[in-house]
Amino acid sequence: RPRRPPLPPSPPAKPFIGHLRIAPSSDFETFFYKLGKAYGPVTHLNVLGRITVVINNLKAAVDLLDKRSANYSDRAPISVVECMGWKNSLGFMPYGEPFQRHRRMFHQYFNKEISTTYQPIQLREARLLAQNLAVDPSEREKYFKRFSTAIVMRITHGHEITADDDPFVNLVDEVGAALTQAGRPGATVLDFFPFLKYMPAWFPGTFYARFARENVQKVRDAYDYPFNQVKEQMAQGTARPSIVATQLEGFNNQAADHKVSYDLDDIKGMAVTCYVAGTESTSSALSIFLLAMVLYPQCQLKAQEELDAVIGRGRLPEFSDRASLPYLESLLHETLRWNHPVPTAVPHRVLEDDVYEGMFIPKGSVVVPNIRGMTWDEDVYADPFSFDPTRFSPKPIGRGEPLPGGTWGFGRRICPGRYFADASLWIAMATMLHTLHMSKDVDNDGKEITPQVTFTTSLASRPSPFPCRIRPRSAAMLSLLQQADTSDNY
Ligand code: HEM
Repeated sequence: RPRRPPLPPSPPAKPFIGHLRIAPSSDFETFFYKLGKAYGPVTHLNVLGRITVVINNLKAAVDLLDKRSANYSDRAPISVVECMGWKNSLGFMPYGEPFQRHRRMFHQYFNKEISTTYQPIQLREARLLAQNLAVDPSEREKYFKRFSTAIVMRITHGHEITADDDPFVNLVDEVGAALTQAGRPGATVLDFFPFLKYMPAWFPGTFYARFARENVQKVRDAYDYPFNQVKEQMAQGTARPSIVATQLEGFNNQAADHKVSYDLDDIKGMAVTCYVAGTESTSSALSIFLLAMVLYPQCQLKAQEELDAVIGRGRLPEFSDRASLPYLESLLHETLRWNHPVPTAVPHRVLEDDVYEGMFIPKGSVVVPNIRGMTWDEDVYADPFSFDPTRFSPKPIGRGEPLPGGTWGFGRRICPGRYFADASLWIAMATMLHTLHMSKDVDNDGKEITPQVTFTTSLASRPSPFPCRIRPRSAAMLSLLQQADTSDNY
């Protein structure tokens, strides 16, 4: 038999446990980034015989995950998530027919063209966000979350958030928090030793199984409660247009024709997936944007000068202004490059043995496209840790560096919400920049406090709490903002 090529490079491993001792429990993106620096753009880790391949440069990610997508689009099962009762959720689905069905459903509602029809909702919520930030900046994280959740809920269930203690928001928050604590895909003790699921709580190593059982009800509520509300509203004739309402109508028509291509669990699963995939990622990106604006006031000023020149100070930004604001466009790209909100993306899994540039990638390996490593690649980006939107401008104005690739993932798993998410980010950034001044806070002696660039990573990565000041750019801008039309005209 021909000799098998070697696995990709890796740090020294111990017998049997492999790299178990060096695998971190948090801040994976930095660990993976350093791994790439030390051992090359494609490396591997072996934990108890399970292989994880870590990719830190864009070329290798494109070669494997885009060009060989049919082989690299599986997902590793996450035992904790399954035990919690997650089902029919695209992000976790293995490659196969249900995956394709759900991709089609996402495409139907979030393709490039349809995504533009959601702009009235995004515009309205961006204005509400800026209004809230102008009045009560101390609650900014809450408002970022509310912005991203409100948009998704309006589209998926026709639900409008009007109060702070909205039951939908609380549900999403709770299941989101449970998911973030569920461990790495395919890498918790439960994935290695599935029998632990059946052991009593006192048995050593059963933490994840117990945790999963404790969250079953929350997950069930997140699937059922919003769905049942729409069903009831449809029966009463009060339902607003929404994805769930359209899907339910389609299902009822199909059932009448005996041609059912999706069922009620598919509808519920898709809606819940929109929340978990779309809210934390978007609000984290806005938090990262705020941190960049506080640390790089010259970039903020340049964007505001561009907005003033194109829009003037007599009105607020609209989507139709986008093509006329190239600096703002670069600023959005630079936000995703500087510190990506989903820095390790979602790991893929390889279906069949493969060989890449003389390295063997065994069937079943988990493949992590470490976006952090790609956007901080010093061979591509000079001074990658500093925030500089002009890096993408052609020379001699800028450095002529490429826009970051892979920020929405890869191949057949690429983020299906990318057009919609990009529009949410753009209108929120444009509105905040046009109406607000974001700056460093000062201490008791009047000295500016420079925030640290540190992150908390769960499913998404967001800046650790940092001090800053947010004020309206002027009294006139505040009144423009407060008089803005924020009626729900979707
Ligand atoms: C700033 C916001 C967002 C960012 C940065 C982002 C980024 C990503 C990334 C990197 C992936 C992994 C792709 C891969 O596996 O290669 C992903 C997957 C996914 N995203 Fe997004 N996303 C965002 C917002 C959204 C929104 C708003 C939605 C839905 C409305 C959404 C739905 C999904 C879904 C369903 C998946 C899983 C796809 C699959 O497994 O086939 N995302 N996203």
